[in-house]
Amino acid sequence: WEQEEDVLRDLRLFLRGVTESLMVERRFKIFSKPVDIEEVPDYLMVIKKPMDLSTLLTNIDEHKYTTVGEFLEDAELIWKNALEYNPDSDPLDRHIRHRACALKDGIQTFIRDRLDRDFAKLCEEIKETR
Ligand SMILES: CC(=O)c1nc(NC(=O)[C@H]2CNCCN2)sc1-c1cc(O)cc(O)c1
Repeated sequence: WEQEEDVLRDLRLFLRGVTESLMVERRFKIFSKPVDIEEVPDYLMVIKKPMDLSTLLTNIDEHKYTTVGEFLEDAELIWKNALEYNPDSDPLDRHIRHRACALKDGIQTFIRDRLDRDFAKLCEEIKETR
């Protein structure tokens, strides 16, 4: 019914808010677009499910997410992939791991501070009925 579509529209606005607040940060530039396979040719051999901030936005626009939890499953791939692909003591690996951890904390703090728990519950209930 109409009210459900209103709730899901508000969810999309909230999720775009999270994603865009991260995309504007220079230190997250490497997470803003799909990994460039020319730059890292072995990437797809290591990382099974690539993800990036622009793909999150596309998924939001395509109504892929009915709950914040579904969004977080994809958002977490961005920093988990970066930690997995950059395990070495190599200075570049460390640099990217620090940014991956900053991204993880940024997402979790934004959601903790801005997401209304009752609204999140409402989205979960809509998901159950679909
Ligand atoms: C996003 C990511 O996880 C990423 N990791 C990299 N790691 C390395 O190159 C490490 C791997 N260990 C050995 C030493 N090199 S490069 C890279 C990347 C950075 C960009 O600016 C754009 C892009 O498409 C990919």
